This record gives sequence, C-alpha cells and structure tokens, in this order.
Amino acid sequence: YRWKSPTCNGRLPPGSMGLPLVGETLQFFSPNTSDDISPFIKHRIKRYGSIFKTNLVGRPVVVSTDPDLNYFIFQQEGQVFQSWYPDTFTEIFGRQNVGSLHGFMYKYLKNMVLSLFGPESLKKMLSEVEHAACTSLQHWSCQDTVELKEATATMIFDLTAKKLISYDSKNSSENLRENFVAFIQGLISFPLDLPGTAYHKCLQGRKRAMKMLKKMLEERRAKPRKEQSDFFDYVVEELKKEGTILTEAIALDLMFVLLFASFETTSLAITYAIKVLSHNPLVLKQLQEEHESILKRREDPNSGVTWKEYKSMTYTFQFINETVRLANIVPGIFRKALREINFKGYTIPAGWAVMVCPPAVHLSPAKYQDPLSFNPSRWEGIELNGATRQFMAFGGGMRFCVGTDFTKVQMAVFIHCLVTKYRWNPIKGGNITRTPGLQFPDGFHVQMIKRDQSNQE
Ligand code: HEM
Repeated sequence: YRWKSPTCNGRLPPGSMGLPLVGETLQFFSPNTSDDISPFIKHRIKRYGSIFKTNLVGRPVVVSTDPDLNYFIFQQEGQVFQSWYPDTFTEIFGRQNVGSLHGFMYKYLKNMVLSLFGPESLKKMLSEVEHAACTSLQHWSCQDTVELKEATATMIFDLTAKKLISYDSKNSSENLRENFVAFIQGLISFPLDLPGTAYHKCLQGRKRAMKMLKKMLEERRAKPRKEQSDFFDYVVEELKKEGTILTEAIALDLMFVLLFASFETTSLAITYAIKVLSHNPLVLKQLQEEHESILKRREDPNSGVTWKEYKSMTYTFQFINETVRLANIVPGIFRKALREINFKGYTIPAGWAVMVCPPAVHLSPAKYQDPLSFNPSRWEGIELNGATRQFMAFGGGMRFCVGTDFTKVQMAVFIHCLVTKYRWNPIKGGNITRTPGLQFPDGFHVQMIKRDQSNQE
C-alpha cells in the first residue's frame, strides 16, 4: 500500500507506481521502433493527462509533458529544481561531472566549456571541421559501403579528441574511442553491474578511458607546453593557479563527458539526417541549391567555408532544427525537486525526481502541424536562439546544451561537403529503435559516390 500510495501533503499527480522495487521500469525501457512518442508516455498521457507520476529504477518520478511545467522546471534550475540524473548516469559520467555540479563550481566549469565551444572558438575551428568532413567523405567514397553511425562517430570523436587533448588515434598505441561503447543503452538502463549488461560494459569502458585520460594529463603536467593549444594545456594552467577550485578529478570527469557528449549525439543527428534525406528528394534538392549557390558566389572556388557563408545557410538551419526535433536524441531531461511544489493543482513532494519529456512536445499535433512529417520549411522565419516552450531538443534554462553551436557547425559543414560533392545509395540498415534513447541497431550502411564520378555514369 505504501509503495502504491506514497505520502504527500497535497494531491499527487495521477499515475501508477508499478510493482514494488522495479516500478514501471520495464515498460519504460521497452523498445519503440517509430519516431512517434513512446507508447509508455502516449498511453499515460491519454489516461492521466500531461503530468503523471510513475516509478523508474526504484525512484518516484513525476513525468512532465506539459509545456508550462517544463518551462517552469527549466527556469527554476538551482532554486526549486536541481539537475539530477539516475545513479547509472553518475556512475558512468563520474560523481563530479558537470551535470551533477551546482552553484559556483558549475558556473566555473560552464564558462570553461563555453570558451572552448563558443562562437569565437568555433570560427577558428571551421576549417578543421571542414577538413574532417571532406577527408572522411573522400575516404568513405573509396569503400564499397560505409556504416554511417559508426563512421560519423569516429569522425567527430577524432576531431573533438584532437581539440580537447591533442589525441590522434593514428599515432596512439591505445584506442580511446573503443572504450565508449554501448553508452546510449547503458546510460538510461537498470543499474545492474553484471557481465553482459550494457551498464557493465559502460562502466568497464569508463574505467579504461579514465585511466588513459589520467595518464595523458599527468604526462602533460610533467611536461607543460609553452603555448596553450588544447584543453589539457588550459587545465594544466588552471591547476597551477593558487587557490583554484578546479581539481584533477573534476577536470577528468569533464573531459570524459565532453568527449562522449560531442560524438554520440551529433553522430546520431547526422545519421538520422542522411536517413531522412534519402527519403526526401525535394528537401535534398533545396539543400543542394543553397550550398551550390554558396559555391557559385565564392571568389576563390578553392577557399573553405567562411563564417559568413556558414551564417547564410538559412535552409540548412531549418533542416537541422527539423532533424533534431524528430530525432529526439535526448528522450528525457531529469531534475530533482528541492522542495515541495504545487503546480496546476498537483503536488510534487520534495526529493522526487521529475522528467521533462521533449518528444511529447516535439510530436504534439497541438504544437506542430502533422508532427511526424519531415518538413524543414515549418521553421521558415523562426530564429531559434535557445529553447522555447515548443522546442527543447537541447534542453532549456541555465543548463541549455553548451554544445549546440558546435553541433550546428558540424552538421552544417558536413551537409555542405556532402550535398555539393557526393550522392549516396542506402544499402542496408537504417532502422531505428528507441529504448528510449535513439539507436540504429543494424547501423545505416550506404554507398557513398563522388558526384563528378556519378555524373559520368
Ligand atoms: C545533437 C546534438 C546534441 C543534443 C541533442 C544535445 C542535447 C542536450 C540536452 C537536452 C542537454 C540538457 C541536459 C539537462 O538539462 O540536464 C544538454 C546538455 C549538455 N550538452 Fe548537449 N547535446 C548535443 C550536443 C552536444 C555537444 C556536441 C556537446 C559537447 C561539446 C554537448 C555537451 C553538453 C554538456 C556539457 C551539457 C551539460 C550542460 C549543463 O549541465 O549545463 N552537447 N545537451
């Protein structure tokens, strides 16, 4: 009885707490192979309304699909709500990762990351991003087929690892990337650390990756470089400062999170983008027109993408917004109630978790006409500089994703290289599963063909 009816000073949102101990965890993780809102969420909205309670991995949770409550949760970060993630996240990302830090330390880290992925840094990175995209595409076009999820993940990982820690997979005896396996499955999973589970694989990967990162940082501290050129140099300088609040453990957890957050999310977005492009020839044509006209306007045809050109990719930004709206890479954003809250007649008790559910908003017919259709033009004339009540693919409020602009640069530049120089044929795979994180269980295999070659065919 106590499990089913938790104590509360007011009126709890409706919903079921499921079975003792496991709650509704199994239903929450059951796979969904469509782009639509997961049946778990959909059925409960129908039955209980837009705010309901449940229990996931032994935790009472209020799920919010209500735009007003979502907005309130994001705005109240650090006041009424605080960033909180299930134990699986904290164990995998480290207890001192940026998502688990608050107050002064959090602001300090956020500024550090923003200086790394802010517009000034990105302007300087543009040519590196283009180089990575062009060489990868060239390489893939020499192979019979390429599996895009893995290939784009490797491309982005190599670029970020170079920028952060000057890691070059080709000149290193150890493979850092292979430690980041099964992450999407392991992160939001049942915290069972048993051989064979995705959670176990993630923990093992984390241990190995942290060992490598620690060794690299120690080597750098022993032999600091004259000029600061990567994030490790910056960290080494910060650690030397008297009275610094940064510790080696915090810096390493941050490095680990950034490496993961940058490659796993953007590679899913790019793979998803190419998959939808394969089915939407008119969208592809519009993208081609935009990018070919950029090339035509260029005085020096051999020069790279400039910041001005990047900023002029209007249709591409609409395409990116539409991709991340439908991809719903982050299916749930977690917070903890710091005190009791009353909202729209319901009480959320202090200490309870809340989960903002972006897919429920992104796929709501009340917010988006024909929500499941891929239509970049719906974003025409809408400039998104942050989250809105309708769009929260990158979160919202104070914790809005610091990598948003980095992702957009990578996606836009990659699309530029792809649509101006290549065409592709889907060969196999491309099916998606959401458990609830987006995955391509059999990858997405395509044949990449250089356009001048294909024109001659
Ligand atoms: C398609 C790509 C991406 C998506 C959909 C995405 C999504 C999100 C979301 C929803 C949040 C908010 C989490 C919360 O409020 O608890 C977030 C935070 C974050 N993201 Fe991203 N992200 C993407 C790319 C990146 C990249 C490329 C980086 C690396 C630079 C990155 C680094 C971070 C970090 C460090 C945070 C934590 C920010 C904080 O706690 O203030 N993300 N991201």
